[in-house]
Amino acid sequence: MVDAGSPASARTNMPVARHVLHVHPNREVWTWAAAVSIAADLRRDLTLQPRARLLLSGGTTPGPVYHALSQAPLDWERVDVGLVDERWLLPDDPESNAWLVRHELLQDHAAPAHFEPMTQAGRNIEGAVATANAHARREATVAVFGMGDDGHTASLFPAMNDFERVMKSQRDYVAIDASGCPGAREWPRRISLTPHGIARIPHRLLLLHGERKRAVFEQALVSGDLERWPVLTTLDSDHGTPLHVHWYE
Ligand SMILES: O=C(O)[C@H](O)[C@@H](O)[C@H](O)[C@H](O)COP(=O)(O)O
Repeated sequence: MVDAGSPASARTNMPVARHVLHVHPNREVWTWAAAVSIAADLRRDLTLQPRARLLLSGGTTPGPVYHALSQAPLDWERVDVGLVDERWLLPDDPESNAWLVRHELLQDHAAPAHFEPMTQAGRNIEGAVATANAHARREATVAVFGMGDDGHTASLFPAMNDFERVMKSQRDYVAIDASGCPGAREWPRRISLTPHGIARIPHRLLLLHGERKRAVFEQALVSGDLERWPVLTTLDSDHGTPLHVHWYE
């Protein structure tokens, strides 16, 4: 699918797709299609360079994909796994994104992967952000995003405090104060990739499930208003690569 307001490619004058929508008939096909696509990106990078880097989101949607990916026969010892965002919770908290990644992905074949949780006992939020930015010096291969019904992605929420500063930041990760944003639920303190950090990632997947989310995403595309729909940040890439949206009903 090529969306309307796409920039034209200089060479061909054809519109460059900013996203490709993959519609899957059911959860099983969606799960395996997304897992196979991520594994292929990692495998390609592992043939070209010593290590590959995978960034993952939390939430209720991606668990089955992470579980399927854990069964991919890759050289996982050469894969670094980081987070797109994290709630200000320790990794052993079942509500943390680190907990989800550990329990769904870092099992079976993927157990030897090197995981970089963002939070650690005794580390303050500035220290955690600095460590995340140090890890981000190495470009990620592929990242998995989710989207809330309010149009947030990662921990970029509409109407959050310091929205302008976060959106214009030239750092990959920043601390987030999403107090008053219902989408942040009971965890307003967070760490998130910025739009700058997102644009550096060549392969980006957005995992969506259900009619409601598809409608929200389409509303965001039509509106084009990044402030109202931060999920639109996943469309932008320094590499000129489209966002791959995987959806099932
Ligand atoms: O920490 C988080 O909350 C997530 O990383 C967040 O960005 C998530 O991807 C969306 O909120 C979608 O969540 P659901 O999959 O639960 O709808």
